[in-house]
Amino acid sequence: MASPAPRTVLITGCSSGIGLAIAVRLARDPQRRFQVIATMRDLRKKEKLEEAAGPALGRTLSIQHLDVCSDSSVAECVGSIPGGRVDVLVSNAGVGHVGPVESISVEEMKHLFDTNFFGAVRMIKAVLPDMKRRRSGHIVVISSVMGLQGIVFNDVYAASKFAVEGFCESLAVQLLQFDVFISMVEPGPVNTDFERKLLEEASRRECAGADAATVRYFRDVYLPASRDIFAALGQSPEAVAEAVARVVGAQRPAFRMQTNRLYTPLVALKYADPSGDLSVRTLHRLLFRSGSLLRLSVSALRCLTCACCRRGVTPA
Ligand SMILES: NC(=O)C1=CN([C@@H]2O[C@H](COP(=O)(O)OP(=O)(O)OC[C@H]3O[C@@H](n4cnc5c(N)ncnc54)[C@H](OP(=O)(O)O)[C@@H]3O)[C@@H](O)[C@H]2O)C=CC1
Ligand SMILES: CC1=C(/C=C/C(C)=C/C=C/C(C)=C/C=O)C(C)(C)CCC1
Repeated sequence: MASPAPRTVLITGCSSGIGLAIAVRLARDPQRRFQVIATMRDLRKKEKLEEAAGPALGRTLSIQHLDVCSDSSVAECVGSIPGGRVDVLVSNAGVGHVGPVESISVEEMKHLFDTNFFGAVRMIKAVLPDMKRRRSGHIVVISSVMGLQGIVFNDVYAASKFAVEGFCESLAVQLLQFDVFISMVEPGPVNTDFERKLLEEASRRECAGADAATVRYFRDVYLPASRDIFAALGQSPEAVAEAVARVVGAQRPAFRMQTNRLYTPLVALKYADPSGDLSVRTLHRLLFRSGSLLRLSVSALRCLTCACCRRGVTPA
């Protein structure tokens, strides 16, 4: 039987990290199932993607400009696609933010929401009418474990991902009526430029407006522990891209999918205790009661999913 025509995949934020890895993974798909439109807001950064794409460049991968914060940029990019037909949207573009809320202006918070939440909304609004008309389509949003459970000093970033989760959770029910799927991919820590940008910004920020104790907790307790977590639990962008390829290739794509098995036990705490106290107290103890406990629990988390103790331990 002739293989079906490749599906058009539009991806945002492909200049680095997870977006770049997804674009390459789908464009170099062994079963050649996808025609990838990899977009970025600054085409001067396209070299990294061009190199990683290799022979797929110009064949199953093209690179276009798209800034998810600009309505005209979104309209121009989607409008330039033949027939405006996007079979799969991967809304990946996003920025992080860490620090005491007292030292982050509301303006900065709005800018983060404009990218992380409204950026995804602009993309979904741009592709949804045609998907509904064709009664076919798949919207994949790169959310985060922080769209499920907040993490100290990531208050606004988590809020922007919670907003994405609430938006998609509401939309999913209606879209079933149109045979349009929506999937949220929720990575835990991933080793990309994301963390470096966070740490650079954190070291630049003098935390003006925050009291001395809060700044100490942020700089001397949280930042070192966060580095430990990235080092111990960080996934590769390629591993996330593989998970995205699986969800895009599924007949009946899951609505949610966490990608970092080492991190899922931490999110599970929230579902274990509806009062929320278990999560808050456990995260607090992990961070403030003793760093060694964190390192210990991180190695325990690693152990949960490694072969050495597979016997009888089946993590969530
Ligand atoms: N790294 C992690 O630990 C995790 C990341 N995530 C999410 O994964 C996604 C990708 O992040 P990651 O690859 O790690 O980080 P990177 O910083 O490597 O990539 C972020 C990408 O988003 C792009 N971007 C930012 N703003 C815009 C905009 N206005 N329009 C278009 N593109 C934009 C960046 O472009 P530019 O190069 O121009 O800045 C870059 O290509 C984000 O949504 C993030 O929230 C989720 C869970 C974990
Ligand atoms: C788990 C955990 C911590 C840090 C978690 C981090 C840093 C998660 C980062 C997730 C990311 C980067 C998601 C991006 O979308 C602490 C607070 C250090 C100690 C308590 C346990």
